[in-house]
Amino acid sequence: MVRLSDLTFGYKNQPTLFNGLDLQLEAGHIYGLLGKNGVGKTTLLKNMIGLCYPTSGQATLGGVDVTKRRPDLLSQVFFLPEEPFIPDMTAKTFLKTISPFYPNFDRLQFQRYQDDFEVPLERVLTKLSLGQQKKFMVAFGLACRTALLVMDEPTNGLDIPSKVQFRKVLAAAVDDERCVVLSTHQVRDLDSLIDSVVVLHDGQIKLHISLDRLTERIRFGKILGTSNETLLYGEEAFDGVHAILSNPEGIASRPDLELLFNAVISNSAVISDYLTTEAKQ
Ligand SMILES: Nc1ncnc2c1ncn2[C@@H]1O[C@H](COP(=O)(O)OP(=O)(O)OP(=O)(O)O)[C@@H](O)[C@H]1O
Repeated sequence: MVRLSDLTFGYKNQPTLFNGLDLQLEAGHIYGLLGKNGVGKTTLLKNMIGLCYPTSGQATLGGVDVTKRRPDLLSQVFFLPEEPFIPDMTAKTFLKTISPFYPNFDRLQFQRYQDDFEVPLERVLTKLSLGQQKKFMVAFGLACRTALLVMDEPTNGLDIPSKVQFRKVLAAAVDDERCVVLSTHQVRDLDSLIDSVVVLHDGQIKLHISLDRLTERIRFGKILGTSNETLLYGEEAFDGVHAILSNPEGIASRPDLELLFNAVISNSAVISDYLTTEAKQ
């Protein structure tokens, strides 16, 4: 669905952020785009949806160049920025004004999300708390039922119950027709939600893998289980070494995305090479 081909981009008078970057994302998945502060996650999302134009290379959505900004294409994309623009109008007026731009907008579903998030619809949006504004926009974005849903740091500003609620509604909203991309530097927030992880570092995609494949290839654990396992990365903690190990025996483990992220950004070659080599066998 989303394809970035040989994409190079840098802001005017700034160093190049991406250099010949390739990435392909498909419908039916929730991708977690992970990267350190300032690495370019937001900028990459903007390139994906035609809000930034690549210096060279191409970004396409369903085969169409996104920089053309065709209205029929834009009606299939919803982008929720980290700090969304909140107009000075009631939620009801917002719905009446903005939802017609999204042909698949589902009013009933929106109502259900609103009930879950408990955001009052009669009040002027700018008078709501930041968390309530965010929840309103998340509910709206989900109800638009666009083929591509892109959310930048969606859990920022949400309290703990709302984060749980967010994971619940998003998991239920995704189907085979939709591609969801979430960016975060708070890896643990999206831990149980995403099914594929994309790590952006040093202007390149250092890792792009489904969690199923990841846990087939490597095991997350505290100690070496068998002598066949190799330690790929480890971090000392108060309760022992948290480790990423080779997984020759295919033992299931819960992925620790924070550990994986640290491993990839500290020495991406070890993890990526291992995963790539294994995948080829
Ligand atoms: N409009 C702009 N003009 C010039 N430079 C920009 C602009 N927007 C972002 N940048 C710079 O581009 C780099 C990447 O910014 P970006 O917001 O994409 O990173 P990020 O990974 O999303 O960061 P964070 O996790 O802190 O939100 C930063 O150095 C930032 O200062």
